[in-house]
Amino acid sequence: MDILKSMPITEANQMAATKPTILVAAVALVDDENRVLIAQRPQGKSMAGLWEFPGGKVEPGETPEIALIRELREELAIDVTEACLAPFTFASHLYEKFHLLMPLYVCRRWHGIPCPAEGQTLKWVRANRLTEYEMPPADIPLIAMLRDLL
Ligand SMILES: Nc1nc2c([nH]c(=O)n2[C@H]2C[C@H](O)[C@@H](COP(=O)(O)OP(=O)(O)OP(=O)(O)O)O2)c(=O)[nH]1
Ligand SMILES: [Mg+2]
Repeated sequence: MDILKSMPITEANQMAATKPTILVAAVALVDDENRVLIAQRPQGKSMAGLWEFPGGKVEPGETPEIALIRELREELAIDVTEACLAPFTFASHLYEKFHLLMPLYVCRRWHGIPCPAEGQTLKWVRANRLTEYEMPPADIPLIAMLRDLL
C-alpha cells in the first residue's frame, strides 16, 4: 500500500480508517555469534512460507512484553524475562485487510533451546544475510535496522 504514502493525509487516512489495527509483538533473538533467529510460517497460516521474527498477536489484557513471553513459550519453548526484552524499533504497515503495528524487541538472553514447537522451520541467520529470506512486507525496513545494529 505504498500508494498511500504519496496521498494527501486525509485521503490516505480515510482508506486506512476502514481497517483495524492489529498489534503484534515480535523479537529478534540474537545468539553469541550475532545471528538472528527467523521462523518460516507454516502452511495453512496467512503468509505461509515467508520468514518472520518470532512473536504473535497481543491479546486483550496483555502488554506486548507479556504477549511475547507467552508466544516464545508456545512457539519456541523458551523462557524469556521481561528485563531481557529490549525495545528496538517497530513496523507500521498497511496490509490489504488490516494495519499492522509491530514493536520489535531484541533479546540476547533466554532459558532453553529454541525449537520449532508449532511446525515452523527455524534458522539462525546473520543480519547481512536476512535479505536472502523472503519476509513479510512489513519486515523489510526492519532488516536494514538490524543490520546497522548488529
Ligand atoms: N510474528 C510475526 N508476525 C508478523 C511479522 N511480520 C508480519 O507482517 N507479521 C504479521 C503476520 C500476521 O498477520 C501477524 C501475526 O499473526 P500470527 O497469525 O502469527 O499471530 P499468532 O502468532 O498470535 O498466531 P495465531 O495464534 O493467531 O495463529 O503479523 C513478523 O516478523 N513476525
Ligand atoms: Mg506467531
